[in-house]
Amino acid sequence: MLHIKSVSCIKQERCLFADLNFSLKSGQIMQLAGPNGAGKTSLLRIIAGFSAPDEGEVLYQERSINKYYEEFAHDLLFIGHKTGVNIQLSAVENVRFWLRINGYSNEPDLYPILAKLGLVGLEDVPVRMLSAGQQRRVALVRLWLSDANLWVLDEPFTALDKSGVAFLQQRFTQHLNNNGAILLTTHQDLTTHFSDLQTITLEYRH
Ligand SMILES: Nc1ncnc2c1ncn2[C@@H]1O[C@H](COP(=O)(O)OP(=O)(O)OP(=O)(O)O)[C@@H](O)[C@H]1O
Repeated sequence: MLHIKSVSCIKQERCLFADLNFSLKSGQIMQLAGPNGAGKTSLLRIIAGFSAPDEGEVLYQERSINKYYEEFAHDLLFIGHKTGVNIQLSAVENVRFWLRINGYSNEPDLYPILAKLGLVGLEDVPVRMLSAGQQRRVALVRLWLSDANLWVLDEPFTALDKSGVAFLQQRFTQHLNNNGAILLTTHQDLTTHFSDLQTITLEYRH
């Protein structure tokens, strides 16, 4: 599904990684590990097509993501370390906005979905009035709505409590069973056993 071919990245004259090669198949989950500043977010941003590698290329379904970005973007769900949630809007307004800009014309009933994520009674208050973990849950609602096959998630467990972490991993299992693929960074170990988990560790290079 996804091929990282000889990818290198230099930031502020420091080579974060060079000649990186790996691939991710349908139904697979991959954890990107490494210390702060190793380059995990930089790599995810390259894979999502938000920045260009200094060398190498990213292929999705055997095609360069740069040449076929529109198709690739349609099949990608990226949730960054910053949640991307507008804190002035409510949870429902945020989700509606996200659905609209991503071209989803049918709006499902959002209240049961938000309820699943523990946001009952908080659906219509501005997100700035929610806790950090609740704000993260609003961002993660996209994982229940998107039909993208490839999920790229930067620190998705940040601020979540134990039940939130477990619930999110249940969702990962469903996605993998539906032949989706997941690439994520996390500083904590996954608590669910994924039979096909791969780990790539980026070392801090000086
Ligand atoms: N836009 C940028 N401009 C210049 N340097 C950057 C930029 N983004 C990141 N860097 C540098 O690249 C290095 C790697 O940052 P990155 O965010 O990819 O690391 P990370 O492994 O995700 O770290 P963390 O675990 O702390 O999230 C850091 O030294 C950072 O200062």
